[in-house]
Amino acid sequence: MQALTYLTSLAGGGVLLQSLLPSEYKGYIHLKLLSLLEYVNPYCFVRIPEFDGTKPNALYSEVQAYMGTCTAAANRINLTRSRNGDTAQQTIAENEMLSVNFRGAAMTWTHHVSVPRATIISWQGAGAAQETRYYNLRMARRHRKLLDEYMAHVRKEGKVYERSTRKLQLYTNTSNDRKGQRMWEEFPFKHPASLDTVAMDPADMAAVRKDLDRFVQSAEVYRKAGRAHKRGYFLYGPPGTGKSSLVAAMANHLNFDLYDLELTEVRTNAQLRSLLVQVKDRSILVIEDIDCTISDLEQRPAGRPNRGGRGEGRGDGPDSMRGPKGEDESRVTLSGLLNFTDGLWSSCGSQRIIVFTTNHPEKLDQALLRAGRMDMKIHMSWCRGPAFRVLCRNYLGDKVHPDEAEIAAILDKVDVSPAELAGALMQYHDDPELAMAAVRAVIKQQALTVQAGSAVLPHDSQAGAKHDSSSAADMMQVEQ
Ligand SMILES: Nc1ncnc2c1ncn2[C@@H]1O[C@H](COP(=O)(O)OP(=O)(O)OP(=O)(O)O)[C@@H](O)[C@H]1O
Ligand SMILES: [Mg+2]
Repeated sequence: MQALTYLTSLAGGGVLLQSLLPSEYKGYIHLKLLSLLEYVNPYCFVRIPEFDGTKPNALYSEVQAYMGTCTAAANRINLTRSRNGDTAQQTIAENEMLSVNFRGAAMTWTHHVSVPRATIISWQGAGAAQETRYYNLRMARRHRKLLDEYMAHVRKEGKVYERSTRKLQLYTNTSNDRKGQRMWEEFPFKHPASLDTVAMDPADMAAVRKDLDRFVQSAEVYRKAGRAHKRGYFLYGPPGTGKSSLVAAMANHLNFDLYDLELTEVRTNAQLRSLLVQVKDRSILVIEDIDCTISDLEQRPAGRPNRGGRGEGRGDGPDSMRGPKGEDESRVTLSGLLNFTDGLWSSCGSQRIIVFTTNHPEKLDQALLRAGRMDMKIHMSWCRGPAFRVLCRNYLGDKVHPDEAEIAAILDKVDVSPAELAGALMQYHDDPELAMAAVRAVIKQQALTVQAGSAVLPHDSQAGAKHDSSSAADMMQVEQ
């Protein structure tokens, strides 16, 4: 060991050596000493720095998460909890060492944090900008062949640990950075919706569930087929039918973060691009009310954030922002958006889901919906019998109320949104009798409204009416 220390000091270039030798020999001797040192050293070392140049090193975060699974072997650990997290995350403390066994090989990790001696005063705080962090893995040279397999194991275990302790985030593009560019702002995502609580046709829900599960399990299939690992969902239907609730339920089901893109807040295709490249893997990007958004973008003068003027305004000038294909880059365009949904950019990252929602699918540019762009189109419709059962279960519990079957039959004839029924059930969730009466009142009100509307409409416009709402209104026995 002493010999090793001696050689190390020599390899580092002792002062004596430095001063005596001509410079052309110094490098040569240094290399020779290093190779001698390597020869006697039984270990190899792998360094995983926090930054790769100026970019964060994703492997560093994965190792950090993996450390949480082996802290039992450490004497000093760090405990952290995110703002909305219920569980604390563990990792080894700075400059702590731990050793784990992998296939009979000892893997020794050290978390190095070095602060420079000369403390630099910066606006971020003393020395903050200069701190270097890295993980160091030491393993016996003879086990070197296990490295790839071990690192794959580290990444996998790290991801599992991170998912088990981390809570979901909701990102929205409403904040600006210092240059006035739109950035994602992060919020804790705590929506309680699940695929079991969203009321919709059971067959449709089963198809959505199967599609989502198959998507996350098919990374290898996508890779072999040469396809980007992404999926597009198009949710359409009247207001209050559960489109946003379904998006939240999808995020919860997959444990994916949600990016709520407010397109009208984005000024240019270039800004859109910079926002979208920041979207992390295993996430859902949702653009709500896509029909309104696109018509807003089309009517917007170049470079303006939106018609209401919520954003900062000034464009960057059509000439400076003209895209490579002569496309007007000074504004966000549908083709700019589609470039991300199925162009080259879409292949950046994996396990990405994009969701568009709309109340008016008929108003949309068909380019958005063409085959292959949106993989699954889901119609969120008025609340029918089976969906009503889900709502009753959500608010009143598993016990089936005697009136449910009759109300379910009526709902097959009257178009009422799940949101309206959910409102009534919520109000009387502790009294099923009152809840059923409130539901009947909502349905009757809806039937009467439709009936009144039909009376003032000419015959032609009634031709498309799907249900006979007047008779439905008569069927309702409402206790006022
Ligand atoms: N299918 C549903 N299942 C369960 N709850 C629902 C459903 N639809 C609506 N709700 C209830 O109504 C509220 C509003 O629904 P949601 O925002 O999901 O509707 P939406 O279709 O997105 O409406 P909009 O088109 O106006 O955006 C939800 O918070 C939820 O309580
Ligand atoms: Mg919505």
